[in-house]
Order: sequence, then C-alpha cells, then structure tokens
Amino acid sequence: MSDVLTIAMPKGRIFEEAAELLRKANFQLPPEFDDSRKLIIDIPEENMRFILAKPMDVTTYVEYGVADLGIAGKDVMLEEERDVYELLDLKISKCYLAIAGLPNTSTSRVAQKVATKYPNIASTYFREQGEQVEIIKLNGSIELAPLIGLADRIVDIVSTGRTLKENGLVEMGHIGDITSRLIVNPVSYRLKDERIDDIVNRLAEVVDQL
Ligand SMILES: Nc1ncnc2c1ncn2[C@@H]1O[C@H](COP(=O)(O)OP(=O)(O)OP(=O)(O)O)[C@@H](O)[C@H]1O
Ligand SMILES: O=P(O)(O)OC[C@H]1O[C@H](OP(=O)(O)OP(=O)(O)O)[C@H](O)[C@@H]1O
Repeated sequence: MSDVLTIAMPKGRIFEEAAELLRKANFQLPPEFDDSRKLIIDIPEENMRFILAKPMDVTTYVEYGVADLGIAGKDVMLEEERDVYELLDLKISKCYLAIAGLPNTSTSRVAQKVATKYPNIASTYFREQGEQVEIIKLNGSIELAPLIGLADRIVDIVSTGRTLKENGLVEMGHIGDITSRLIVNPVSYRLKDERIDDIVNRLAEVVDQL
C-alpha cells in the first residue's frame, strides 16, 4: 500500500455531489462511504484512502501532505490561501460570496462593522475597495449579525437567496462565484503525477458532461 493515494473529502453539503461525481467517474466507492461515522475509508481496489474532513480544513490536510488530493470550495481556498495547486473545477456546490445588509444601509460611515465567516476574503475585498471596515469573525448564522446590530453588513455565501430573503436582507455587492475544486499537494503532484493525471482526466470527462 506504499503508493496509496489519499484524498481529503469535505463532509457536509459538498460530500454528496462529490461522491456522485467520483462514482460517475467509475471510482468503486462502497456503500459505507456515504453512510458511516468512519473518518478514514480505504478502498483497496482503487489503492485509495479517503479521509473525511471539515470543509474548511481540506486545504490544510493537503498543504501538509497528509492528503495528496482534496476537494475544497473555492471560498475555502481564497480564505485559507494554502500552498496547494488547483487541478480542476469540479463545477459542483455552486454558490457565490456576496455582501449583504438591511435595505438602506449606508456605506458612507467610516469603519463600518462587517460580520463574516471569511475574515481574509472580506478584508482583502474592502481594502481593494478603499473602504475601512472592522471585521467581526463569526462561525455561522451570519445573517443574524445585522438584524441584532452586531454588524452593518455581512460577507457570506448565497446559494438560493432564501436565507437573505427570509431575514429581510438585501445583496449589496458580489464578491465572486464559488464552486468546488480538485486540489493537490505540490510534492505529491511531482511524485505521483501519472496517477493524479489519470484521476483528473477521469473526473474532467464527467465534469464536461455536466
Ligand atoms: N448554501 C451554501 N452555504 C454554504 N456553503 C455552500 C453553500 N452551497 C455550497 N456551499 C459550499 O459548501 C461548503 C460548506 O459546506 P458546509 O456548509 O457543509 O460546511 P460548513 O460551512 O463548514 O458547515 P458547518 O460548519 O455547519 O459544519 C462551502 O465551503 C461552499 O464551498
Ligand atoms: O442562499 P441560501 O440557499 O439560503 O444559502 C445560504 C446560507 O447557507 C449557508 O449557511 P449554512 O446553512 O451553512 O449555515 P450556517 O449559517 O451555520 O453557516 C450560508 O452561510 C448562508 O447562510
């Protein structure tokens, strides 16, 4: 098993679409893959090991080389800025990063508060806009912040727009489109390039048909 290839899979909402993509590309994933609390799943037939990680941590496992490959949202890549290469846009888990707030929120006041799960993306964005803001890091339910006066605006993921709508918030800017990407550790790519290219080609064929 020395040349086993380790792939970091994000648990949560990306998992199902990623697993479907892998199966369409003919990776033989057992039923326990989707229905287990195990965090390490070996697939000897493919000489592969899958580790199941929090979506925000996938780039960390890949940067440190404990996973050769990983599937990560572009949002996580932008936020974490880890030393990994992006190999393929898997075009799954589509959403976008937006700025939002209550209607009629003024943007003129200096040092407005911005709540987000993505402090690096948010500070880069506002710096580029020449706006001075105070970033408040939250771990979820970001839309709550402007409703209770913790922040003036938020930077968060929008998918259907339902969460913004049901909380009376409006979009005030678009930061970027997000999909999940196949990423690789640079050293793994040098050492295992043939196997990795084969995986990329198998997945690319499926992605092209999406
Ligand atoms: N509506 C959405 N909201 C959040 N993330 C989405 C959405 N649609 C797609 N994504 C993608 O899914 C990833 C987040 O997945 P998920 O929500 O399972 O993890 P999480 O935010 O770490 O969740 P939790 O902390 O609640 O476990 C994001 O990095 C993004 O790329
Ligand atoms: O546009 P929508 O389809 O409504 O999706 C967007 C919402 O989904 C995510 O939250 P999530 O469900 O991950 O919960 P969280 O607030 O705990 O992060 C995101 O942070 C938004 O709140």
